[in-house]
Amino acid sequence: MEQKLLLSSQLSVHNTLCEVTLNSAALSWRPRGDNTHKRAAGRRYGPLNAAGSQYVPVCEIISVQETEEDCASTGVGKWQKVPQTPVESNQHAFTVSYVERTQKHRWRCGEVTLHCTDRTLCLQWVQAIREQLSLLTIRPKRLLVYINPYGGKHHGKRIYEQKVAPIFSRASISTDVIVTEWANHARDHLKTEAELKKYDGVVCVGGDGMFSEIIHGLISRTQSDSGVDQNLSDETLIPCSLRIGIIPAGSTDCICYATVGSNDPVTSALHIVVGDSQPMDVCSIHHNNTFLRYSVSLLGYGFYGDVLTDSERKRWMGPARYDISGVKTFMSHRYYEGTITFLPADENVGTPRDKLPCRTGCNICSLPSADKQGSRDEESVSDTDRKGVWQVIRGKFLAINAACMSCACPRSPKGLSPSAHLADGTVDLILVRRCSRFDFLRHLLRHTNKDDQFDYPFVEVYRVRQFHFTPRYEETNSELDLREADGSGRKRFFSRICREHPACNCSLVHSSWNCDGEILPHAAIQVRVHCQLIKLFARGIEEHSVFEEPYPLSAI
Ligand SMILES: Nc1ncnc2c1ncn2[C@@H]1O[C@H](COP(=O)(O)OP(=O)(O)OP(=O)(O)O)[C@@H](O)[C@H]1O
Repeated sequence: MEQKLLLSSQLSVHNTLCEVTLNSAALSWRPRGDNTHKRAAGRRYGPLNAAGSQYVPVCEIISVQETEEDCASTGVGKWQKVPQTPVESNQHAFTVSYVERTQKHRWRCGEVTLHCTDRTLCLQWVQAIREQLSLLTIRPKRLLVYINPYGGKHHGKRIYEQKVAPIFSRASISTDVIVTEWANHARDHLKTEAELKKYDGVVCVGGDGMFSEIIHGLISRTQSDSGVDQNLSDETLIPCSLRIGIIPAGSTDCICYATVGSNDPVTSALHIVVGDSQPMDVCSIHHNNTFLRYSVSLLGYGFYGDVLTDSERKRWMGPARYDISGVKTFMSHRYYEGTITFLPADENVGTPRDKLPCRTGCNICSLPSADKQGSRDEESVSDTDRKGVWQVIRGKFLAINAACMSCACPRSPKGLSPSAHLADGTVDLILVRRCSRFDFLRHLLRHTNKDDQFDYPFVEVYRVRQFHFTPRYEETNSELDLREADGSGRKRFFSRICREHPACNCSLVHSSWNCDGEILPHAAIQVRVHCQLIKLFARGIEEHSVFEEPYPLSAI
C-alpha cells in the first residue's frame, strides 16, 4: 500500500544534494537525478537501499536531534575548509540515529546527518520525525533495571553504564536502576516491593541465572496479584503484562542468544528501544502439588543434571568447570531408570525433526492451536481436546532432556533441539537410552555439526505439552542419605546399586534435574508448558541477511 507523503525537501547528505522524503513507514533519501541502485560510499552496512533510495524504516529510528554545528564540516579542532558551494553552506542540520544491522544478527546504532538551508526547515523535519516516533506506542518509556554486578566476568555495571544507558537516554527512556546486593534480591523485590504499574518493562543485566530470577519474581507477582495459586500444578497461570529485556553480561547468556540471535549488549538494548515483543513459553515444575521452579530453556536429567551437580562443586574453577565436569560425567557413563508419561502436542505444531526452526514471525508460534488454547483459554476447549492421550515410556536413560527452546548458544549454534519453538506451547522431550560410550559421544558431537543428532536408534524425541517423570526408586538422594544414616535402609539401598551397576560400583540411584542451570531438589517431577506466559523485548532470530530487504518497496 502506498504511504501518504508527510514531508519532502532537498537536503544534503554526505555533501550530496538529495531528495529526502518522510512517510509513516520510512525516511528515505536519493541523490538528485540519481536513479541507480547503489549504497553510500564507505558504508558497508548503511541504511537499507531500495531502487536508488537509502531508507530507514520509521520503526527502526532510534531518535532525531538537531545537530549543533559551527560549520558544515565536522572535524573539531582541525583546520576547516571555507564553505564554497551551496551544499557545503547548509549550516543547519539534524541527525537521525537508527538501527543498523551488522554480521551475526548484531545491531548497531547508525547515524545520518541531513543538512538544511534554514533552521525553520530543520526544525520542521525534527518535529515531523518525532511525531512519527511518538505514534509508536509499543516503545517503552520507563524501565526498571536490575544489574547483577557479579554475573560473568563482573562487568555488568560497566556494560550497562557504557553501552546501554547512553542508548536508553538517546531514545528518551527513563530508568530506575537497582544494582543487586545478594542472590535473589531482584526476584524478591519484584515479588513484593516493586511498583510495577510505573513501568513498561523490566530489564536484567546479567546471565541466565539473573533472567531466571526476574521471571520467577514477575510470574509469582502476577499470580499472587490475580489470586492464582502456583502450587497447584493444573492451575491456569496469568500471563505477565510487562516485557522483559535481557542485557547479556553473564557467563551463560543462552536465553539472549536464542531469542535475539547474539549475546551482544548493544543489540539487546536496541531491541528494547524499538519495543520488540517476543512471546515465550514457560514450563512450571511441580513435585506432588508443590511448586518447584519455572524453566524456559533446558530441563535435563542424567547427563546434564550430573554435569551441573559436579560443576557446582568446582565453582572456584570459573567457566572451565563446565568442560571438566562434562568430560568427567561423560567418562562415568551413568544411566538411570525411570518412567516418563507425556501428553503429545497437536500435529499442527510440527515435529522436533521437521527442520523448521523458529524464526522472527514464526508461523507455528502464531497458530491459534489447541495447545495454546489449553493455557490461554481453558474454558473454551473441550476436555478431550485438552487432555489428549497420555503415553508411557519406561527404560534406562543416559539423558532425559526437555528443550523449551532450541537452546542454541555460541558453542552449539543449532542447539539441543534445533526446531524447538519459543512460543508454541510445547517442549521437545529428548530421551537418550542406554548405549555405548562411543555412540553417546557420536550423538553429543552432532550438536556441533549439521548432522541430525536425533538420527540414532537409541534417541527418541517427542513434542509434548506436559510430562511426568518418576525414577524407578522413588526416594530422593537426600531421603536415601537419611535412611543410610539411621541404618534401616542400608541393606536395601546397596543391594539395588549392586544389581543395577555391578561393574562401575556407582553409588547413585538418581540423577538430579538441571533446570536452567539450577539443581532441583526432587527427581520425580510434573512438568507443564504454559504457552506465551511471558514476553521479551526481542523478535526471535531474523532470517534474512543484512543485504536483503525486509520491507516491501511499496511501503516506501
Ligand atoms: N549481588 C549479587 N550477589 C551474589 N549473587 C547474585 C547477586 N545478584 C544476582 N546474583 C545471583 O548470581 C547468579 C548468577 O548470575 P548470572 O546469571 O547473572 O551470571 P552467570 O555468570 O551467567 O551465572 P553462572 O555463574 O550461573 O553461569 C544468579 O543465580 C543470581 O541469582
